[in-house]
Amino acid sequence: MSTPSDRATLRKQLRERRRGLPPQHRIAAAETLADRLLSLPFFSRESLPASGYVAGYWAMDGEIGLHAFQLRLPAPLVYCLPLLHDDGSLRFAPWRPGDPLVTNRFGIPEPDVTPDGALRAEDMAVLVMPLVGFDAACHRLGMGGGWYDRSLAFRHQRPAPPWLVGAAFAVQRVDALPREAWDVRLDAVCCEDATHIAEDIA
Ligand SMILES: Nc1nc2c(c(=O)[nH]1)N(C=O)[C@@H](CNc1ccc(C(=O)N[C@@H](CCC(=O)O)C(=O)O)cc1)CN2
Ligand SMILES: Nc1ncnc2c1ncn2[C@@H]1O[C@H](COP(=O)(O)OP(=O)(O)OP(=O)(O)O)[C@@H](O)[C@H]1O
Repeated sequence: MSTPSDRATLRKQLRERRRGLPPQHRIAAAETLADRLLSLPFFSRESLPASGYVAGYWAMDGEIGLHAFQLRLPAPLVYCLPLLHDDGSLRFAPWRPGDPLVTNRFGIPEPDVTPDGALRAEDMAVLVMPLVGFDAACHRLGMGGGWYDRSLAFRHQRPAPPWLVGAAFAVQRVDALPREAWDVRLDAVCCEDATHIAEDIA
């Protein structure tokens, strides 16, 4: 258990740290991140369907970029961006550079499609998600809206797929995150200097 203020204080500190990284570090880190993500066992031939949807995100607030990853994703895999549904869950839609975008309530660009007709988290083969903080056991601290936790709650009952992967800078790592019952643990976290795989699937 944790008090709300633990999480709020940690969020503030880690978001400042994330925004404070210099541009040259961000560019190099995003390249290395792409290599690490694509080397995960979840992207091997045995773990993935011949084709499949892969959720990414549109980086904001100093988050590590996924451009290099999107560009290098093998052709049968379809890159998707999240969109906010009024029911409080995230939906996903394929997006390629040039496709129309709209801005959501947080100022984040999302594909210009109706959320009702979009894909669900359950339809993804792999979800790569942004995070504010993580620990080596693959626990995730997000922006605090609960969007990913609500959308991924089915993973409390069911194993992968979808495989859940956090993307972060190394400075976002903490020793141990305060935890809540609804937190969905990730299968892996990749950052520029390490790949962390959850103990039970390593
Ligand atoms: N790039 C990216 N996309 C994402 C997320 C994310 O963390 N990063 N999300 C992950 O869940 C979802 C959106 N959730 C969000 C939750 C809070 C805030 C946020 O900026 N809150 C502001 C103030 C709120 C406001 O402007 O109304 C803040 O805390 O400063 C943004 C996104 C879906 N898309
Ligand atoms: N499965 C769920 N069902 C209902 N409410 C949930 C669920 N998961 C999380 N929430 C709600 O979402 C709120 C925010 O959760 P939390 O602080 O863990 O967000 P977060 O994981 O940091 O954010 P995000 O996933 O948007 O990046 C909590 O107050 C919680 O009540």
